[in-house]
Amino acid sequence: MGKLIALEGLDGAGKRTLVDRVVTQLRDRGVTVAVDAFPRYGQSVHADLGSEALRGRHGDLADSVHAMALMWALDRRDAAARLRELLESHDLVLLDRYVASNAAYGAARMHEGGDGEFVGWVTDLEFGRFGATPPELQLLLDVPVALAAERARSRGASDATRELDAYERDSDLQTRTGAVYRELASARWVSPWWVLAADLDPAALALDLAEWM
Ligand SMILES: Nc1ncnc2c1ncn2[C@@H]1O[C@H](COP(=O)(O)OP(=O)(O)O)[C@@H](O)[C@H]1O
Ligand SMILES: Cc1cn([C@H]2C[C@H](O)[C@@H](COP(=O)(O)OP(=O)(O)O)O2)c(=O)[nH]c1=O
Repeated sequence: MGKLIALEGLDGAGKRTLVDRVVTQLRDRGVTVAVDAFPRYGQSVHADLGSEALRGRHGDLADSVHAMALMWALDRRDAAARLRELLESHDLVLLDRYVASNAAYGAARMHEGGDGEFVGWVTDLEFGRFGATPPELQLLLDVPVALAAERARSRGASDATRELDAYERDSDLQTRTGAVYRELASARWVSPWWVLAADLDPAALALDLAEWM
């Protein structure tokens, strides 16, 4: 049975880039790694509805913190069986965002902390009611808000499919989300967390992960 690892962080932190680099390094070392990313746009109607709502569609859907979190949670619920299959056939399954994204962004939208009601609601919903597989390790790519925002902005300018959505345009929300992520990490929410710096060397992370396994 493989190990489930989730990479978390702000929009534009560099999660996707880091996943690509670390996976290459791990595969070079002979580790079998499967990669997936949430939201699963184009594969899950719930993910697509959430993304469209963040771009102004579906009336007041995006105004509801709980309705948006439910969309992302239903996406993960639909993916649960496939995730279990991947864990059976790989040493590692590395996810670009998982349940902690829902906890951090939702709590930040509610102006709550990592020990607040919203995080409890997400925990019960996703790990309790929906039976999501808990990650064995969570990685927080802890990049300063301004740097993440700049990266998200320049990516949006060069790629029309990555134009900034409502969460990405809200720098106060990003700041609060970063604070909740750090609280979740220091409280070891669900599993141990490693906090990674912006200038982290992907090869060094791959080495640490190979040793951790
Ligand atoms: N370590 C890095 N140094 C410089 N630019 C980076 C780095 N990591 C990512 N980027 C750039 O920043 C932007 C956002 O990165 P991305 O991996 O898409 O972030 P995320 O998946 O966290 O939203 C991309 O344009 C990417 O090329
Ligand atoms: C997966 C997930 C994402 N989010 C948020 C984080 C992002 O701001 C937003 C969209 O996810 P993101 O991964 O940033 O997608 P995009 O490719 O459109 O940039 O949704 C949650 O609030 N909960 C979740 O469970």
